[in-house]
Amino acid sequence: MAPTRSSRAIVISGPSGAGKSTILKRLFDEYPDRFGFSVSHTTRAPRGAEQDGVEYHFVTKEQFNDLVEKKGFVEHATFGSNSYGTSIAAIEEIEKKGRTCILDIEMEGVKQVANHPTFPRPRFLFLSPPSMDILEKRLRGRATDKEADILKRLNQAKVEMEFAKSPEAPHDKIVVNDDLEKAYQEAKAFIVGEDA
Ligand SMILES: Nc1ncnc2c1ncn2[C@@H]1O[C@H](COP(=O)(O)OP(=O)(O)OP(=O)(O)O)[C@@H](O)[C@H]1O
Repeated sequence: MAPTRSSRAIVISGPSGAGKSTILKRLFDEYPDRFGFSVSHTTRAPRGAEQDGVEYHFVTKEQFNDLVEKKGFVEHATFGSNSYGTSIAAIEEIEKKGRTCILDIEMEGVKQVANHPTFPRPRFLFLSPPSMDILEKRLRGRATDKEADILKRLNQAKVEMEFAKSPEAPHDKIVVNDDLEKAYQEAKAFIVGEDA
């Protein structure tokens, strides 16, 4: 039987604090069998009870670089001495289960995915805060970050917002997360489409 819905991956991006996790949590709760997150690769060592293939695919730097060379990552980045990446194979794992893969990634990753030479273009959703003032209030209200982190996130948010307005941005849809219910319904309509 032909699949009744598109399994094309969905990329959700937007500044830290825009509400991506909040909206995705609701979506996964409403559609428990429909979506999945891919398991990323990392060169960092497992922590505590972390298991290979569950939290991450734990690989050596050589294995990681090999996959980079083969264009096996749709996006990858290095933070400090550790590299992280989303592989095409990991996305396909989700698709094999008949689920749509959701990628929650930051701006540089979005650019890489959009410019990947072989990966089929996913659909891009950008979640925007209503204003920088409100974003700042939400980041402070979340109370998970230190002051220095909040300032870093706000600075990066300006860069992300500028990018979203630029012609280079690949976004197919921008949802402004002012009223959460409204933003959720708009994001859902884009992600789930006509089957909503
Ligand atoms: N529409 C909204 N109105 C008020 N508060 C909101 C709204 N949407 C999200 N929030 C709150 O804003 C904070 C940031 O949201 P969330 O953690 O989902 O952002 P995020 O985009 O996933 O951030 P990060 O990229 O850092 O993970 C949370 O405390 C959340 O409860």
